[in-house]
Amino acid sequence: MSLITVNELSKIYQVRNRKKSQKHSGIINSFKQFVSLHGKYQCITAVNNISFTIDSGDTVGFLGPNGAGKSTVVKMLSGILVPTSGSLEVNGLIPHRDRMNHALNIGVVFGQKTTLWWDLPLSDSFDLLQVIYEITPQEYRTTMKWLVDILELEPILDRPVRQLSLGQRIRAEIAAALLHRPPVLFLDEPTIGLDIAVKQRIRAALRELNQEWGVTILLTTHDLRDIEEICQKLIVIDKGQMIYNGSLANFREQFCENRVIRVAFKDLHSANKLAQELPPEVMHMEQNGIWVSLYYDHTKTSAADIASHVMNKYTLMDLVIEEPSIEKTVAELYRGEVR
Ligand SMILES: Nc1ncnc2c1ncn2[C@@H]1O[C@H](COP(=O)(O)OP(=O)(O)OP(=O)(O)O)[C@@H](O)[C@H]1O
Repeated sequence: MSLITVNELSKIYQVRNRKKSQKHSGIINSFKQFVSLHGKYQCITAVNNISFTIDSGDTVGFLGPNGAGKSTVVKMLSGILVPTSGSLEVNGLIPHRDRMNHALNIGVVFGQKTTLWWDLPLSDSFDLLQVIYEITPQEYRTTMKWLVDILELEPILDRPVRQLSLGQRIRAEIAAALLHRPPVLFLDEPTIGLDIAVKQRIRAALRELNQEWGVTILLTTHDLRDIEEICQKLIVIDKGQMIYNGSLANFREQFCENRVIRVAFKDLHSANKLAQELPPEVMHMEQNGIWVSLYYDHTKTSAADIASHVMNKYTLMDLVIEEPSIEKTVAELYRGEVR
């Protein structure tokens, strides 16, 4: 059975139209606008009739260009926003109707906001959350030990949150979101602004949390490496509408036709020679010294065929078959070039 069910969900924001007055400014202008524009609204359809399900233990990447409606969906799933129409259920609860119980079901991490107490040492923030969520002392000790271990929090437990670096704070936020052991974790751009080493630590921790603890993860991000390294499933929305919902493997298979084999030759002469007599199935190549990258369409030939073609003619130092990156295809999808 699905842990999350979203059915024909829509969200329309109503915003006041604001006209610029040439004659007035400041408080007078604001007052005039308040009086004259009362009742004049513009409707923004942020989410338009989307449906999907997420099973327990899934890791789902939630993608879309800026303004696509991702945060709006996450806020509805978190119970912060009420849908305009359609229905949604998380672990048997309707988020906005049963906010208290729903809060026990979910952990939420917004990369750009903090839920921790700024001036308190981190361990005091966790102690407060223990009281708020009514976690028993034994459960709290076990969970804390586990989270401190996975997220490497030991050296920062005594530090006030305001003194933490962004990477340390995000690791602390993830721990805070999971302290009450919810089955679902929503993460909205958790790696924004982080350096590559910190990103990798956070990705490894999230993988471990999913595999060891079975936490279901819904992750929105603009960093496609997050998706490639954490998620098995992918949902892509654009202008509030669903444009892809399926496995990451299927996404690669269906849309990422170009694959690449990288070969290293013994000498530059051989590398240059290959450049002049490419196997016919190779669409294009890039050369960097003795390393040559051969791009091919996997629907027309296989890695084995290209590799044997090259190895029959040359002595190779190394050969690497790479997973296709989804970055190029996702950009094409955003531009409407593939559907
Ligand atoms: N509180 C709000 N009031 C009015 N319009 C809003 C509000 N929040 C979001 N919107 C609009 O709804 C649309 C979807 O915004 P949303 O923040 O959900 O997109 P997003 O996919 O999360 O974008 P990003 O990747 O840039 O964070 C946008 O057009 C945005 O301007």
